[in-house]
Amino acid sequence: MRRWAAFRRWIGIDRRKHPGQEVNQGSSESQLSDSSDADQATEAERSRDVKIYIPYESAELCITQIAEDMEAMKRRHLEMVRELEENFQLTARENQEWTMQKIRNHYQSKLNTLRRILDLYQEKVEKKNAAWERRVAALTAQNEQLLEEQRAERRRSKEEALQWHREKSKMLELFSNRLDILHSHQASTLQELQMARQEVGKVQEMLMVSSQEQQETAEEGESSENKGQQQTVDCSELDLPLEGAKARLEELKESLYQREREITELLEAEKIPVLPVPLPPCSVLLPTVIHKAHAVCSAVAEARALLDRLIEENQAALVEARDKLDHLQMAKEDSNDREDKTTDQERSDEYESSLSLLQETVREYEVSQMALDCIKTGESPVTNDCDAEGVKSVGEQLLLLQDQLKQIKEEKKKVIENYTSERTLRKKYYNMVEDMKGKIRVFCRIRPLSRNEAAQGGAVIVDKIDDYSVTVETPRGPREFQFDKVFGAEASQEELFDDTNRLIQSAIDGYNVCIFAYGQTGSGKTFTMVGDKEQKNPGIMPRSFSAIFDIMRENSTKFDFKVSAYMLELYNDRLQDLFVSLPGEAHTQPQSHGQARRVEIKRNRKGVVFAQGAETKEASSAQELYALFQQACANRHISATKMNVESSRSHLIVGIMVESRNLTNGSVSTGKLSLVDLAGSERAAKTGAKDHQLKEANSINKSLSALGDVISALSAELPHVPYRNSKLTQVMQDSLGGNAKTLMIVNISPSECNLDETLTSLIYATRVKAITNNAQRNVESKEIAQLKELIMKLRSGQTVEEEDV
Ligand SMILES: Nc1ncnc2c1ncn2[C@@H]1O[C@H](COP(=O)(O)OP(=O)(O)OP(=O)(O)O)[C@@H](O)[C@H]1O
Repeated sequence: MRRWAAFRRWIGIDRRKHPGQEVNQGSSESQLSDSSDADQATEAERSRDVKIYIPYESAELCITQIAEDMEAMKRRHLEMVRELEENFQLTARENQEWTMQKIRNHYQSKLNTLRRILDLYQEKVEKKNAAWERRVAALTAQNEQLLEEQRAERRRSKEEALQWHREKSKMLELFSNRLDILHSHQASTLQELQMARQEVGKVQEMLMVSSQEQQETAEEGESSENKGQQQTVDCSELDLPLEGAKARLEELKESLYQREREITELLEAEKIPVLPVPLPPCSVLLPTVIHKAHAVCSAVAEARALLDRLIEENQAALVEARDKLDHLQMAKEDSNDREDKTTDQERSDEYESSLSLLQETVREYEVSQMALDCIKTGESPVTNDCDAEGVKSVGEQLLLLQDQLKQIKEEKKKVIENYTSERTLRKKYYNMVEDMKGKIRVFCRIRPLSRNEAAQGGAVIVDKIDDYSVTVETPRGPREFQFDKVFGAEASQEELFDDTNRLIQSAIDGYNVCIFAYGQTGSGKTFTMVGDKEQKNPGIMPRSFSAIFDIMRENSTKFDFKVSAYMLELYNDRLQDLFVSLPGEAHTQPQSHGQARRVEIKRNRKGVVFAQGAETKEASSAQELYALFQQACANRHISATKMNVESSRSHLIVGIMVESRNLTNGSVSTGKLSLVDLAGSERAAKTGAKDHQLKEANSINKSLSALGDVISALSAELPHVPYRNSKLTQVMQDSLGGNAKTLMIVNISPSECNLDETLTSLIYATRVKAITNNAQRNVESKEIAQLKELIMKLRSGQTVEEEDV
């Protein structure tokens, strides 16, 4: 209304005064005033006084004019709006550039500081490395020396043991000979004793007969004197057998003495130590001999009597010898006091030799005494004399050697422990430095021998030396490979995941992370990434799902998280969205999502790969994410081959995006965790692939060979990397030589039957280790995040409020 009044004023019409002359009146806003209501009132008063009359044609003209003016005004207005918009966009862009510049400068300075720190750190680590290397070399040398000493000690002990063995055999032989002699002597003595007894009996009979005859003769003695002469003759005749008997008795006595001497000699020989043999077996043999001699003495009364007599005689001889020795010693002392220096030496020598002889004799009697006592009592002697000293000293030596050996072993153990801990520490720091540099981490996992391989009789040729090294027995000798970690056949899924967990945190922190399994068919990639069929041993994928949500829960007071995922399969060089099941495919899928869209791999400005055309689903819990995963797995291409009853015939790619908004400063970071279970490389002849399986195998091998080319180019630092040769390499572009933190798990079989494939996989993995990535956090400040939101709104045609800007 205000505008209409102004128009009327402008053309000078007062319709209220001329109601019959009503015309189509236009309005113009060129003269729109911003005057107040009071001004308008005075203006209205004035216009009421001015009376202008215009003809209809003029009014029409005027209105046309006004219409044109309005049209021009409208154009002008639109131009102004456009100008304003352009200005706004320019300012926004300038603002953005300025902010970006500031951020860039800020991060550049941070990067420089970090680089300086890294250089310093590297320098320190290198110094430490050098020190450690020196220490390890010294320890190795010491270890070598100790080993050498140990070997020498072992040789010596072996030789001594051999020597002891020889001596023992000799002694055994000696003792058994002596025992044989003793037995035969005892047998003959017994025989002779029996004969002697018979003879004595005969002699006694003869004596009895002769005494009877003597008695009869004495009774008849007094009968006649004439017969006297005759009697004397008879008596002398009667004495003859008595004389014979006496002679025979003497003979027997002599023979008995002879036997006695022989036995004494034998015993003497027994008691003389043949050799001062320092042998422990003596202590075993001696009691046996004594026991046997004691048994003989107990069984044969004569031998017992003989032994008693021998003991008495020996004691007497011993006392006599000791007396003589005492006298000689006293005499020597006396002569020492009396003799002059010249004759002293001769005398002293004489005394010395006599003394040593006597000492020897005393000693012999003592030993005899001991032996005889032992035979009598049947108890073994206490080995504390000089014969036993040898044994004792050898025993002591043996103990000493054992002690030394124990000590050496302990030292060796310590050295090895030190060496291992130093090596582990060194590797840890090395890993940290490599991690900082952005090197791709490579783990090696050896799976257990499968039933098939065991049935084929293939030997185990792969061995984990330590946590970082693995050797493969090849026909040309063992080949060693080094990795960031080696997991043996006994390693559990938990152990493997413990070393992987760090990367899940990185994905939540806004990094682009990729974990992928590589290896020949049946080497355990799916087991490592997904787990077994029953999920009794879940692999990295299901464990990651839980870990993501666990970490999110822990940080829920500081961040606001959003998790979404896409799951793809690269089958026969065609990317397929696993959330969509294709009609006509062999597998069935509980939830069908209709016709599949074309999925293409694209990269955003930061080089992060994303799947255009693939459905991305949000998940609010680990269970939900796992359910999505199961849904995807049901759509995967799996079939049985000769090498694996459940062989993956495609590459599985699971992408999990984690967006986190910092509740304190509003910054937003977006991390991506890519989990890839590659299909295994295979030889058609080995797997028995035919028809469509052969086509699958060809496609798998083609894509893996393209992956190999990319790895070779990256490790050789070639200027051109052939990422575009295969869809697989496009998918993995940001993980190999890109901006991701990457972990490769190379799975191998331990069996000899797969030697070639194992070597190829390990060589590939070694090459991958050389590749350096440039991982960067995908984080935006609050302002950038807001500006992006604004642009999105404007693009989608939404209105933008002033306070939004
Ligand atoms: N570390 C392990 N411990 C126990 N069993 C294992 C291990 N690794 C693999 N296996 C078993 O070996 C068989 C083959 O493993 P898997 O299917 O994971 O091989 P793959 O490399 O994925 O093969 P493909 O490339 O043909 O799919 C499976 O039965 C699996 O359970």
